[in-house]
Amino acid sequence: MTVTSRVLDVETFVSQVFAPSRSERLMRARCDLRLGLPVVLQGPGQGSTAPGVLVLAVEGLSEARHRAALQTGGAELVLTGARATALGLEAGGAATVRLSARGLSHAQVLQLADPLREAGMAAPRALAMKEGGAVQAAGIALVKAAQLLPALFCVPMADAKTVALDQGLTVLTVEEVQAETALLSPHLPVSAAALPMAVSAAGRVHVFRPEDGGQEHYAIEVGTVRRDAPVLVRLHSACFTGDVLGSLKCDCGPQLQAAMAAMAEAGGGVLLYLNQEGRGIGLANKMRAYALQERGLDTVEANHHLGFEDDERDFRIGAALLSRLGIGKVRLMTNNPAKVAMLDAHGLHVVERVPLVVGRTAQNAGYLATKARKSGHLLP
Ligand SMILES: Nc1nc2c(ncn2[C@@H]2O[C@H](COP(=O)(O)OP(=O)(O)OP(=O)(O)O)[C@@H](O)[C@H]2O)c(=O)[nH]1
Ligand SMILES: [Zn+2]
Repeated sequence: MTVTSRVLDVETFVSQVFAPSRSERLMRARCDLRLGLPVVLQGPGQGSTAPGVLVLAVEGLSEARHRAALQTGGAELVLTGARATALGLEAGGAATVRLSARGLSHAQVLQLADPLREAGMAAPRALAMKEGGAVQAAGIALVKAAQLLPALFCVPMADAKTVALDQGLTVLTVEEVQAETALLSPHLPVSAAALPMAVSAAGRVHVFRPEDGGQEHYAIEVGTVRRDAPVLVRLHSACFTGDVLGSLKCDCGPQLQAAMAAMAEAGGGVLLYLNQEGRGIGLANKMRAYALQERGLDTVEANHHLGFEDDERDFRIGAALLSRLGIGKVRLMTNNPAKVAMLDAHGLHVVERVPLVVGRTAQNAGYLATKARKSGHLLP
């Protein structure tokens, strides 16, 4: 008797430890949405017995799943307020809006979500629209974190949790999504090694990995970093097109090179290379934004037409990595006052903002002017 109950206790303990944590289920949800699988979201304040909503990303929504969702009768399309406004709908400042999906074909749903597919679409003004709530906001936060277009197909279901259990779907409560989004996952050092570089034979690369399985980020020591004096620092957001391809559409590549050269010249500095491509929307969405820019939109308008904010980056990551590296006082190379404000707000002392104005081209003049006019960049 005693032996049996001990065995059961151990089994229970082991199975509980193996169960995915909240942040692990969130990462699963992001992967599921990228695969085109539904995730079940349970409404706020109603506990685990609350009726759930099956949430699917519109990007990757299969015709079969679209058809099945419509059969339930209550399916809705959820867009951000920015996307609804770009479509000419009166969103009235709402963060998210809900449209009945009844009668919307699969092609129409994709067109409403994606401005690059809009051509030939009938004016959507007639669509009845409601303001979204906490469930819709949580779903949009998940698809944004999955770097998909910010648009959802939602299917309210009384027995969503049972369906989820039967079919092996991921279940999250809205509170869990909110808590996880508010929290910055700890970034742990994974590996580091010396790296001689063209600008400096002395250098070291550190790789950091967030505990929630998200994007890894890199810290590069250029030269010898002395922590007893303010450190020359650059927080650089990844720009595949500028950093690797030498794009003339932005100033990222020359900024990266100039920052590293200045660090070598000063004897030492730290470059944080943050994988926040396209101001946090990912490369696929950035290329969508570029395609919209070919049609005449500026960099901010293009983000809005896709349904994003101007800037979706989480600047807290930079502060967290600098603290982990034991750096407290910085001379920050940037033209973006939001980066200075964020470091200040997270306990770092920015003793000086070092302007980084390089790489102007005929092709990026409009982009830089928009950043100065709309995003507060300090450009002479
Ligand atoms: N969405 C979007 N992202 C862009 C566009 N052009 C460049 N980017 C991204 O913008 C970011 C620029 O990053 P940074 O140079 O570190 O930041 P910044 O806000 O310009 O500030 P500083 O360079 O420090 O003055 C990178 O993630 C680029 O990939 C664009 O037209 N649309
Ligand atoms: Zn760039």
